[in-house]
Amino acid sequence: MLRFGAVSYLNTKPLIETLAGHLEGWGTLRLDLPSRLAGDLASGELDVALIPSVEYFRNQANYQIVSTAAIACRGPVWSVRVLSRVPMAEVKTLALDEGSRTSAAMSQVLLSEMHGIRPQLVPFPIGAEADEIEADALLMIGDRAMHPPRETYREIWDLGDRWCRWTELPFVFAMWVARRECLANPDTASRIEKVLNESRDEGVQCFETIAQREAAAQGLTNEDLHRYFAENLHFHLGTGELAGLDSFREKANAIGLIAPPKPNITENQPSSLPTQRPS
Ligand SMILES: C=C(O[C@@H]1C=C(C(=O)O)C=C[C@H]1O)C(=O)O
Repeated sequence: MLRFGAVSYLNTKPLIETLAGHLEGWGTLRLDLPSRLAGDLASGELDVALIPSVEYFRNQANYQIVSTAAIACRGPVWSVRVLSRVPMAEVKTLALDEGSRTSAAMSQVLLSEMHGIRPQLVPFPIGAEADEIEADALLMIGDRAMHPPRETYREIWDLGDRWCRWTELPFVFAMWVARRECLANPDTASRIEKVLNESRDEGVQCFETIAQREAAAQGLTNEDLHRYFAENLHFHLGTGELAGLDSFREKANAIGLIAPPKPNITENQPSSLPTQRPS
């Protein structure tokens, strides 16, 4: 059996509405936070997962994108926000939602490019409330980011909106990625692709049904949730989304968020070694 993992937030419901049915007899499906899915795909506990896009960049030698189904946006996304207690240009500490990997990187890219700042990072644990966290600004993603904040903030960024206006490109938060060894058999590879694409194509026909079923439990109206699926989110990796991914990779890499930092060769060396090479 192939082990599939998908994001447990509302944003993923249209991608998985019919997936379990398609997987019957050959795959299992587990729902979890994006950061945990990334860890479990990297460790081999999952074979195929909807992982944060930045994690694909970080582990590309072992990974392959297996579907055009994705969690993306072409403007305001609603569920990914930076809430700041000070003007954004003055943020010195940023609390990162522990469920996130991509928005964690994207918020740092935007703060660096737009304001030239690299705040100190602190965790924003899943079970914590924003008002318990001491930080100038907080990154919040997923269902909990969709509710009006309890505190009054100085500035609130919708990161989808900020990215799309800054780069004039779409943004891809997560995509379906498989470990390369699971794709050795071409039949398996094409079955995975077919099932994930079909599930998305079926799911995007069901916004109404999903909204009616899920909205109340999340404290949202059916109309709001329907609008989130239909207008904020975008579920297809097209050429614009691929260009957005390239730009994100470049920008995140430029500030050291993708490649592991190169060791400083003069560090940890015997003190008798010269630190400067003879000319
Ligand atoms: C739009 C969203 O995209 C998500 C953001 C992710 C991240 O920041 O790593 C990962 C997966 C997506 O679920 C959201 O969570 O609201």
